[in-house]
Amino acid sequence: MKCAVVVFPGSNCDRDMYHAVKDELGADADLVWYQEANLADYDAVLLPGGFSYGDYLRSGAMAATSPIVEQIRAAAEAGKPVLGVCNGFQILLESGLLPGAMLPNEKLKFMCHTETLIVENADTPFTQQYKEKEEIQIPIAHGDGNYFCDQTTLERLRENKQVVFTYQTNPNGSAGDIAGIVNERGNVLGMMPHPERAVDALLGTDDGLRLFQSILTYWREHYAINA
Ligand SMILES: NC(=O)CC[C@H](N)C(=O)O
Repeated sequence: MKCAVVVFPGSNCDRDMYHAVKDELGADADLVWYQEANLADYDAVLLPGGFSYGDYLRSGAMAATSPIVEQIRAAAEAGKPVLGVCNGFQILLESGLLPGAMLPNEKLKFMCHTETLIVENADTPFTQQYKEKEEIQIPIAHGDGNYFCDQTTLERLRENKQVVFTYQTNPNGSAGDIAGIVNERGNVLGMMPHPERAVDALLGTDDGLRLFQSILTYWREHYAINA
């Protein structure tokens, strides 16, 4: 499995994402500059966290107008796993690949600490290595992590099992305690917490590693010929 870690001006979690998949997971990975990437060459697309375009206008809003988004959309339509973490999630929302929007945290403060998440759906390409309702420890680090959607969308997300992670204790005011959602097809995941910062016990938790292992297992089961 070959992963593209897409780097935008202002990304700052790209190397952590690369380290997680390359060194901890043992998959092939490239850091690809958003203006030069050819995502057709990759099996999975990873959008890392950070402050693309300095969070001007709204977090993720400017990156969402970049031509690379059409390639990300094509990867999603081809059924490839697409993961957006934090600013990557914000870009997926701003580009309409996932429903809803991100507001500033309820307390208007940047928050950076580890949260307990509940795995609400363990039957996605990103979560099959977890158990349903399992509690996992994953760090957050964001100023705009207050997920918003209207009531109809929230009900639809719940009915379709598109809510993948919730916070045990809601840190930012997110609707429905949502920490991460998938698209209807299930192959595009956006989440505010950072699994790439939780891939080794030395970091305080390795609960994020199974998310990447899940992607690899999914890819092997669906796409690999000899794996
Ligand atoms: N770690 C991140 O990706 C930060 C995301 C974002 N720009 C925010 O602070 O809301």
